[in-house]
Amino acid sequence: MGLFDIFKKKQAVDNQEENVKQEESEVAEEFQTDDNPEAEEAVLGVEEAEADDKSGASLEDDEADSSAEEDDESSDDADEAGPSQTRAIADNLQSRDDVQAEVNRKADTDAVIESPVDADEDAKEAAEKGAEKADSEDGDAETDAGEEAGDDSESDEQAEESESQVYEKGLTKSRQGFSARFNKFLANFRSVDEDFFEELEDTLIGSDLGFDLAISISNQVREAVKLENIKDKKDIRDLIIRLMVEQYEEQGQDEDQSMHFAPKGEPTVILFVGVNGVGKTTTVGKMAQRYKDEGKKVMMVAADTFRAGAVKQLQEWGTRVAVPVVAGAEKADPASVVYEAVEKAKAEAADVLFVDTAGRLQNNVNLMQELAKMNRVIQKVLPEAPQEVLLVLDATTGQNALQQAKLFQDSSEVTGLVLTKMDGTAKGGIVFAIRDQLHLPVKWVGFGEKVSDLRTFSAEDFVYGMFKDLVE
Ligand SMILES: Nc1nc2c(ncn2[C@@H]2O[C@H](COP(=O)(O)OP(=O)(O)OP(=O)(O)O)[C@@H](O)[C@H]2O)c(=O)[nH]1
Repeated sequence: MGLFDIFKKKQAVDNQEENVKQEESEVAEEFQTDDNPEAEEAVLGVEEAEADDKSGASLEDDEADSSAEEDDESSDDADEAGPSQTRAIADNLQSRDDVQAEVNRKADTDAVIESPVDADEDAKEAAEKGAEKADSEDGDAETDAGEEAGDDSESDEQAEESESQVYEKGLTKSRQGFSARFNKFLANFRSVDEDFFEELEDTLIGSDLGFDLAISISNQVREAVKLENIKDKKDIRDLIIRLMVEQYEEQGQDEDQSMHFAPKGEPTVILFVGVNGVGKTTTVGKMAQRYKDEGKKVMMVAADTFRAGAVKQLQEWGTRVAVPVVAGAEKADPASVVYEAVEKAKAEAADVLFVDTAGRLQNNVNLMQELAKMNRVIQKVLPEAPQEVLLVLDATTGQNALQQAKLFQDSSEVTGLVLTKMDGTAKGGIVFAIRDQLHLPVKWVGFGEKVSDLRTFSAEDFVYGMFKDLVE
């Protein structure tokens, strides 16, 4: 199933759930409102009658000494409450039954949404995905494919739901930003002419998709509109979103989003690179907690010996997540501190070592030299390391992030991206531009400052979080 089909399916489920919720609250409201005062009065009447009856019964113990008789009496009393009241009670009970029936009907509707056919399809798809993943990683001894694939397939419906919710919440700003631009563009729509395509390109560029991708989408829309003879505004809107999602999916076919690990018994080294303030240290701290929670023995090293506060900041994270931090003297050679940390990680049989590097915006040559030196010293101890070089990008910087990525891509073996501060940006479109221009997998996303705000990247949840309000 394609990404856009998954999108539509998610949307259908969401819409149904929304409808069910609304109907439920309407029914509940109806039930609570005073539209059957006779019934309420009757209930009150019966309650009073029962209370009277009970006190009467205690006075006349001799006459009413069996509970069966008491029951008879109270039902007689209910009859004495008058035929209209009895009818009202029956009505009231009937309306209670109606509510229950309504709730049951909705439960059935929910079950239909996750029909056995769909469930089968999903299971098949998950199995296929797992197989594909295993195939693509076959022969790569350093890849802990089972573990990562297991992470995905393990998630039950509840976990999946909450993951989607995290994305929906985290992408609120981006979704609103994109929707506002896109709806403005559609509001101006009169006919499919050259002005239309110009405005479409402007809208997509303004949403941070980048020039090349905007032109490419616009050209595809031009062809599809002609081919499918689309004129209606809604159809055009759906077409544009569909093409964006399809293009995004197609471009990501060869991207390997999984994290790679060293063979058992050897530490995995994960290097974090990126300019100042993008969120490297924060990401290291969050990820350390995550892997620790998975049962791994984690270690961190502060390789930023230039900025006075940097070491302290990582040490604070170390205390917070209870993970040891290796730190050198101020202004020490970062490579020597990293060497020391790798040796320690090996000696102490750590599973993962996170390397928090300095975030200076340097010229290409310096950067290349420093990272190359760091790699050399790591490989002296662990020839296969580092298993990952994660470039951290601040999503709020939009196209600037893309420029930084190009610089780092030229000067180091970046294996994947971490996009931080997605919660604070209206520029979520950068995810499309990154794939279009860099072909580097986004492996993680940050939706806030809390440890739990770091998530593995899910294209499905991302696409849905971005466009859910735009397609019917
Ligand atoms: N809202 C939000 N803030 C984040 C996120 N990730 C990091 N931050 C914040 O961004 C700021 C900078 O984060 P750092 O981790 O210090 O960045 P750094 O790349 O290590 O910076 P240098 O040490 O200067 O290189 C901090 O205030 C973090 O709390 C995120 O996903 N969302």
